[in-house]
Amino acid sequence: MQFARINDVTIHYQIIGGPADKPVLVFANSLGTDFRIWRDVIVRLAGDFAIVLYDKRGHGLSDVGQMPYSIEDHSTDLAGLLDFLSVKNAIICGLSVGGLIAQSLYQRRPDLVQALILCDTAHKIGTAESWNARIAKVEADGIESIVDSIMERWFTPAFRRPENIAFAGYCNMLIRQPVAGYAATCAALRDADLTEAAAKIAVPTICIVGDQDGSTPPELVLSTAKLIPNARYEVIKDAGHIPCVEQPEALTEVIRAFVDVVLHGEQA
Ligand SMILES: O=C(O)CC1=CCC(=O)O1
Repeated sequence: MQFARINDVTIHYQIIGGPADKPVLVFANSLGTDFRIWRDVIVRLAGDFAIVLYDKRGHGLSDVGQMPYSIEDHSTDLAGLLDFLSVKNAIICGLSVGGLIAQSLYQRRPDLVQALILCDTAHKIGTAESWNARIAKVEADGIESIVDSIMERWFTPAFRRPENIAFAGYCNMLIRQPVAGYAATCAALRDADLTEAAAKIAVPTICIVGDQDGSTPPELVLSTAKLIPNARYEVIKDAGHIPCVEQPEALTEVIRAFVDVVLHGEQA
């Protein structure tokens, strides 16, 4: 296991493959998850890339740290981690709040970002009312009290079968996040609006969404893609909000094709 002290927070991260001569792919995960959600994607990419995974503050094995949080706090952590690792000019793949962190990282530290893979995310996610209601619920009754409604957003009915052991595992992952870190990240989501910043993105960008995403549905992700100059847009079939878990093969193909164009240009 690898840990770094970044902005007074212990951050859990992992590097797979040396950053020496390979393009660097950085993965930022979503609310209520840790970096294990990327496993089935990275096993398909490892070898061709240096891969950086990390648990954002308040999640996984990283510290909760000082509250409140903003999206800028999260992106400052990611910038600090990449500086610590001497990574520059990476391809940043962010899922949901991880996609907001990726956009914010580009806004604040464009030297760190070669391209953006924005997965099931948007320039703005949810409303103040919906985030405040969620914060109040988890602070009063724990994350268990929202697990069923969140799973309906994360996964399709086909994945949510009771006999699917992976479904049970991802329920555990959500429930085991610290309430304080979860609620603070909900507040950061509530306060984040990257609409103006999206129009200024000037690196290759792809927006990807599961066709049954219940949190950032295809129409929302498409509206973000339309804000970002020259952004591509792809839909993953038979996936909810977390295609890296539900459709890792299809998602990896889209990522690989996009990264090929970023690194080598359009094929004739
Ligand atoms: O929990 C959800 O509703 C899904 C989600 C929204 C932002 C994020 O990171 O995950």
